[in-house]
Amino acid sequence: MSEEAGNDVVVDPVAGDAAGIVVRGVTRRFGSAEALRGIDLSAPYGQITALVGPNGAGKTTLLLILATLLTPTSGEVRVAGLDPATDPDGVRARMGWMPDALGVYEQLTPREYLTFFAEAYRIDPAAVAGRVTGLLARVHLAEHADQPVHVLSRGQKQRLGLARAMVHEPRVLLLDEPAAGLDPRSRAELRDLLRELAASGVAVLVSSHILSELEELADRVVFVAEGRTVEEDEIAGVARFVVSGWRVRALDDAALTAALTARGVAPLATSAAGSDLPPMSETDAAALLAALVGDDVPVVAFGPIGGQLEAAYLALNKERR
Ligand SMILES: Nc1ncnc2c1ncn2[C@@H]1O[C@H](COP(=O)(O)OP(=O)(O)OP(=O)(O)O)[C@@H](O)[C@H]1O
Repeated sequence: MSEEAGNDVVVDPVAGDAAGIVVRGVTRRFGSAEALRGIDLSAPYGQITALVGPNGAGKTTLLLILATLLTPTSGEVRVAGLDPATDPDGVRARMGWMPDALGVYEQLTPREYLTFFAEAYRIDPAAVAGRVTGLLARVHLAEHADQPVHVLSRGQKQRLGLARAMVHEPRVLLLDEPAAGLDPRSRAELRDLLRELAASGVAVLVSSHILSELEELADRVVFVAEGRTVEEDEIAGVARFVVSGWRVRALDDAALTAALTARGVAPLATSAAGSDLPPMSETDAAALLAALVGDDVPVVAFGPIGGQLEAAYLALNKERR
């Protein structure tokens, strides 16, 4: 992508070669502590990129840098084509930030709260009321629009935080643990909303510890540990990390056991969730599933234990020990 220091670099999301976020070799020290030691990542427009790593890996530090709230010690950062260190106002106009805790003015209502932020972003006054009403509906808070924020549940506050991050229609959206505190239905709604935003061309970067959810949500994943990028991949690419085995469940346990025994596959454990089989390649797993179905075993579920993203996470952490 072309970069001209201090200028509003025009990047064309439709061209597909420009990323909403580009981070190269970023470090950040706090005194003698090195929170970031060399982070590389890119988050393309139109896609959801997951930022995954253990506690203390540096995710929040990185998000704060992208959100213009911290400067890196060294390295290169571009958000919507701009450098957050030299053009924080330009970045803020194009970037929405949802921190892990909603700092709210508790006495305001959601409508007042969003109106306040819309005005702070200098949205055309004639458009503010309509924009706010539309956002409240989009995050399913219309019926709570005029109650004080302090009576909202944690999940409702999360959704208000997301609406705040979207109030100026940013092209880049940063979310730190957005699903924390959300019930399953709210998580599914959040997922749909983020997919819609990505489909409209927004570059979404989301950090979360809920790997099963990221697996369904994200297109790409960046693993970080100890302040460094350890892996950057398409979600489909993490399948190669499957290490913790496969779980199969059938309506007829006896038929499943007989078919597995006949094929020399011994379950490691069996529970109500299914039979846990040893690690095997995706090709071997596909062949085993086809064989079980061919044996008329009524299989209702077959997949990697804990999900592929979790397996990749555990494998990458094991490699580091
Ligand atoms: N202001 C600070 N002063 C000193 N050290 C800091 C500061 N902020 C972060 N750190 C250190 O930097 C490292 C990375 O912290 P960070 O909060 O970015 O990790 P994280 O990946 O977000 O962790 P978690 O998953 O637990 O939220 C940690 O070792 C942390 O102690």
